[in-house]
Amino acid sequence: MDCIDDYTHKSLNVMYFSKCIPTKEIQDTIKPSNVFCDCPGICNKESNCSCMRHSGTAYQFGDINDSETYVLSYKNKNRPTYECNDQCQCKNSFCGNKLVQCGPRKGLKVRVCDDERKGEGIFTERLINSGNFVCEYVGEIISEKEASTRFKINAKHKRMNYIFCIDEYFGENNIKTFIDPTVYGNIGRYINHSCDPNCIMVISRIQDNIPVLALFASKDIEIGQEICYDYGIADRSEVLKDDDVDRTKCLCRSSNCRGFLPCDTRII
Ligand SMILES: C[S@@+](CC[C@H](N)C(=O)[O-])C[C@H]1O[C@@H](n2cnc3c(N)ncnc32)[C@H](O)[C@@H]1O
Repeated sequence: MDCIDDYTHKSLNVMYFSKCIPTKEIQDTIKPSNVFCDCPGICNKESNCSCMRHSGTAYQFGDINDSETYVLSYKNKNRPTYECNDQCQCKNSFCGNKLVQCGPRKGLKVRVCDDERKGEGIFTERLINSGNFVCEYVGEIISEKEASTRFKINAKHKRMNYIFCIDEYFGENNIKTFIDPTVYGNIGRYINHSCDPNCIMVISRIQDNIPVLALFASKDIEIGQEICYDYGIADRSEVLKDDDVDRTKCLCRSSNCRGFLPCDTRII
């Protein structure tokens, strides 16, 4: 299934990639997904689609061929989303269980925020309904050591941080995946933080064992509004004291603003 993504970055220092690129040390850990289906056509309960059975979510849609009509619904919040992939019988068609792999939503615009100290952000030119897919968070997949090094260099030079840590538990095993779109990334790298967000990040698995980070609207988003999610996890975000000089002042302007950007202690 082709991903349709025709955005380009304005900055010549950033290269557009529509899918994550693992660095060399990560490449050896990639295994093709062991979840795939043999549904003859549309994947649903009747076809007993094994991808859908594994998935913690399901997509509801108005038109199966129009990814913009898809809406996410949860079956089990503790499980990732498993989309049908290239190993499935349905690989070349819209089957009702492919969305994140189809590329970002249309009508997303990157521009400098009203408060220029925030830098650029993503704004929507079309109404987005709660549950609609917005875009993937694409970047380099790097090791924990590399993430920590890059994070410290960014902090030292007071540069913006783009590194995102996905923290997953498989029984006793804790696996962390680090995505860095600083230099190689898609439109997702421009999404700012808000303490009163309109989107959430959902972990999705598609072609292999590397998690894909997908942004979905958690409420209806009106034309002209900024797309944002909460960079923190509530119980981790207040780890550092408010008067810590190294923390970035939050400019989200929401009534419940916590004052500072959440500090991801999993990267430090
Ligand atoms: C992933 S980048 C977001 C895109 C960035 N604004 C740009 O111009 O490329 C994250 C950085 O944006 C800035 N940022 C994001 N949300 C912010 C907020 N609510 N208040 C202040 N700065 C914010 C911070 O500098 C943060 O390190």
